[in-house]
Amino acid sequence: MSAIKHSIYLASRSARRRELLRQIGIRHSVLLMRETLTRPADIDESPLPNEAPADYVYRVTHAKAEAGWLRLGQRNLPVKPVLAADTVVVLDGCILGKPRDPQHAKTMLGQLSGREHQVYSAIGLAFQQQIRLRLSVSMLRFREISQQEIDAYVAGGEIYDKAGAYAIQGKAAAFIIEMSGSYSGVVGLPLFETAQLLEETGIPVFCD
Ligand SMILES: Cc1cn([C@H]2C[C@H](O)[C@@H](COP(=O)(O)OP(=O)(O)OP(=O)(O)O)O2)c(=O)[nH]c1=O
Repeated sequence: MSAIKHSIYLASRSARRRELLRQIGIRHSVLLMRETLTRPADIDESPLPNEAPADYVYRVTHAKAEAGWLRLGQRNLPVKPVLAADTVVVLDGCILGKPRDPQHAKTMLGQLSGREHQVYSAIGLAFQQQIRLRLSVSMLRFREISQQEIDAYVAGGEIYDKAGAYAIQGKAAAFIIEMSGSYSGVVGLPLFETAQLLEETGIPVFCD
């Protein structure tokens, strides 16, 4: 069956997730979830007390995928699988989400300096009353970063909308001594796991 016949919705505002999905040739349209006026599908992304990182990303991803699926019905859109994802940085078991402001970003980068941390990226695919979830966990080690470098990095503007206040796909690559796991997972959409979920749902990544 031709790939043209298969397409999905991506329930995400992230241009990077769109780009990653394009990389493996998956036709998709973006399902915008967070209208500024009504915000009906807005999801509470605050971690619960003592919530483990894996539980957190699974919970938020499930909520994003479910909200996307419900949105199809509300808008009478054609039924297709809905893909959603969530990414956090984890340092000493604590979740670092997106920085609130430049000062918060500086604090996060200071905490990551010279240390090892993990990036947890969950994905969820909602289709026909079922939401399948997968998790990718990567390990990264940063070199020591001076205060001057942190200030310059934050002023460069890459921090916004990035878990842990850094972008591996940007200048922060120069901080990373080593990494194991999934590069695409760190950027926000683990492609190995995404391809697995799609194939399980009948959407082949490799086809004639
Ligand atoms: C660590 C890291 C994170 N990130 C990004 C991936 C995610 O988009 C973002 C974490 O925020 P998320 O809440 O996972 O996603 P989002 O709000 O950007 O988009 P959505 O609409 O799908 O909820 O951080 C990078 O781009 N590069 C990195 O190196």
